[in-house]
Amino acid sequence: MVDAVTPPAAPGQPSQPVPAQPGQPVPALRTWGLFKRFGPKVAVQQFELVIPAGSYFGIVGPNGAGKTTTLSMATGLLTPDTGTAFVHGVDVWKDPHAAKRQLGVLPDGFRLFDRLTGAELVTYAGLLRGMDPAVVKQRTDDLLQVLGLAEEAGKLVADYSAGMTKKIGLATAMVHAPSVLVLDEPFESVDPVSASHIRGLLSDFVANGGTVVLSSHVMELVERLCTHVAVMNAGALVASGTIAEVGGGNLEHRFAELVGATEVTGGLPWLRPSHD
Ligand SMILES: Nc1ncnc2c1ncn2[C@@H]1O[C@H](COP(=O)(O)OP(=O)(O)OP(=O)(O)O)[C@@H](O)[C@H]1O
Repeated sequence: MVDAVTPPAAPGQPSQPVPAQPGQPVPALRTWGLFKRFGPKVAVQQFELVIPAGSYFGIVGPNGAGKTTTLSMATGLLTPDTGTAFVHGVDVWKDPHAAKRQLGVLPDGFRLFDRLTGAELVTYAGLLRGMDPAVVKQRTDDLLQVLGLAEEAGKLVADYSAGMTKKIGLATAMVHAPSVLVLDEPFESVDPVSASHIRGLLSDFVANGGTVVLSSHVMELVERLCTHVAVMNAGALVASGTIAEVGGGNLEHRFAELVGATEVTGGLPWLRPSHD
């Protein structure tokens, strides 16, 4: 079920990318031989994935599986040791400007310019993309409204809550209307009403030809929203395909099987309330 887009290669050695076949659709995002080591720790190894255009693609994996490292390398935020990624056929590392024009990215734990207000930050993101100031103003207003941040537009991002920070990050990723949105845990810390609005925005985006790639720990959400899913474990891709192909009707159960989760049965004998 793993997408075999390249021949296998030794760890750390990139295989050769297979040229696009004539008549085959160009994927929205394709990673090729991504490999990253932090000191002795191999965080991502030989990561090969094809994300079809127009898909709603979930990436799941246990803590430390390498999701953030992979998405960072695939979007031009973290230099891979080897390998690269292509956005609609454009090499992210060889032609970053062209690739990034098509990308909207919500990184995990990335520092925003938090001495700006929410409205200023989204405006700044739009102007940085060379957009018309009047269009930026209109889109900033729209995004702040739909994300429930209109009343907080004039507040410094440094003073935002975790959920508000996530939402303003989303707004900066969307303001230039990219064709591929790559979102690292977009629903984390977000309240249910805002989450519902974000789901609406993303579904509408995909229905109109956009591609969403998101990482999440919530299997039920991935199963409900996404068309495709990839499962990572210990830096490697262990399965990828449609939700039905990978999940077989119960993604959470399948996930536990794929990552070799062991069942935890008991508690800790010392974890008891003290009564003194
Ligand atoms: N800057 C760094 N320096 C050293 N090790 C790192 C660094 N970034 C990530 N790692 C390590 O690489 C591995 C993969 O981390 P990564 O953040 O990509 O995982 P993840 O799947 O996104 O985890 P989570 O679900 O907990 O967010 C982990 O073992 C992590 O400790």
